[in-house]
Amino acid sequence: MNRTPNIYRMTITCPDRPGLVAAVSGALFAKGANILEAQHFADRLSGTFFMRIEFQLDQPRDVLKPALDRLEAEGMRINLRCAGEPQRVLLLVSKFDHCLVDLLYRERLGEIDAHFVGIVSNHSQEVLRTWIPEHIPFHHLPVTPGTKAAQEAGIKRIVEESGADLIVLARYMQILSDDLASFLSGRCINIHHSFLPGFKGAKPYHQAHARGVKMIGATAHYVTSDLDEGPIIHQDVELVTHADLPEDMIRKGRDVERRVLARAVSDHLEQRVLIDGHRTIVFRD
Ligand SMILES: Nc1nc2c(c(=O)[nH]1)N[C@@H](CN(C=O)c1ccc(C(=O)N[C@@H](CCC(=O)O)C(=O)O)cc1)CN2
Repeated sequence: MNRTPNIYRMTITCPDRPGLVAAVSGALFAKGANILEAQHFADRLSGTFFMRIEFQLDQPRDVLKPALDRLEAEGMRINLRCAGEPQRVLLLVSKFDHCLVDLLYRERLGEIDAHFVGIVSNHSQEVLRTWIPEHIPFHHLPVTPGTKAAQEAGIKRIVEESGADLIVLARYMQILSDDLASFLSGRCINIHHSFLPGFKGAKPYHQAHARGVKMIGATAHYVTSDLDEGPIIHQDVELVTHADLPEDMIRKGRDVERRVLARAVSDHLEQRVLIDGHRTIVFRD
């Protein structure tokens, strides 16, 4: 993971046309940037071009502004971030903490480049019983059907006050309203404990057991107002047998959920994921 201050990541999205790669790489070369990694893809069905570039620039980033302004004037949507500035991440959880703890541990190991700015749960820390580092604020926001609007207003306030760049639903088991889902559009990742589109909803392992599947899985996706329908970022599976009861599937599923969410969050934070309508483009390293 590259945390050095003079490394930048840039993503570009625009209508596809000839000469885009040359235009972008030429603009960077002209300002003395050295491209370290570059990937691009043209979606022929949507006619959209996607590109990710990681480059080194041993000058202040402002030297790029005139060139990038010209590219944006030509219709490019550009997202430029310094790899040395970790993104601010807010974590939401309900009762099951395995994904939350996994992300905290991977960050401590330096596997995930994030600055965790808070943890929100609809259950108390006593119920969650998770060890939470002192430097990360814990917010207990209980919710009932009657208090959902007020509770969600509290979530919005914490997102704004913490300056969160990314919100992760690390087994947060409340359906977000259309308003909150729209407010978090493109910056909220959920881990669903099934291999979507199979077994949507709150109890996928029981559905899987009843169906007699031989594989279970997990899906990390961006959150939209349509439950479990958001653009998929990463998925993985695990074999199960006739002997596995729902509780065995829940146990085996924890490992899949942990690794799928960690991979999706890491790829998002490294700007490797671009949204293409209801789908994603993922530029893996
Ligand atoms: N707008 C969205 N909100 C949420 C999504 C989403 O895709 N869009 N994903 C869920 C997570 N999830 C499955 O991955 C999920 C969570 C909760 C439920 C559900 O039916 N919840 C019940 C309450 C359950 C409880 O209190 O234990 C409910 O909210 O009425 C289904 C799927 C997170 N939110």
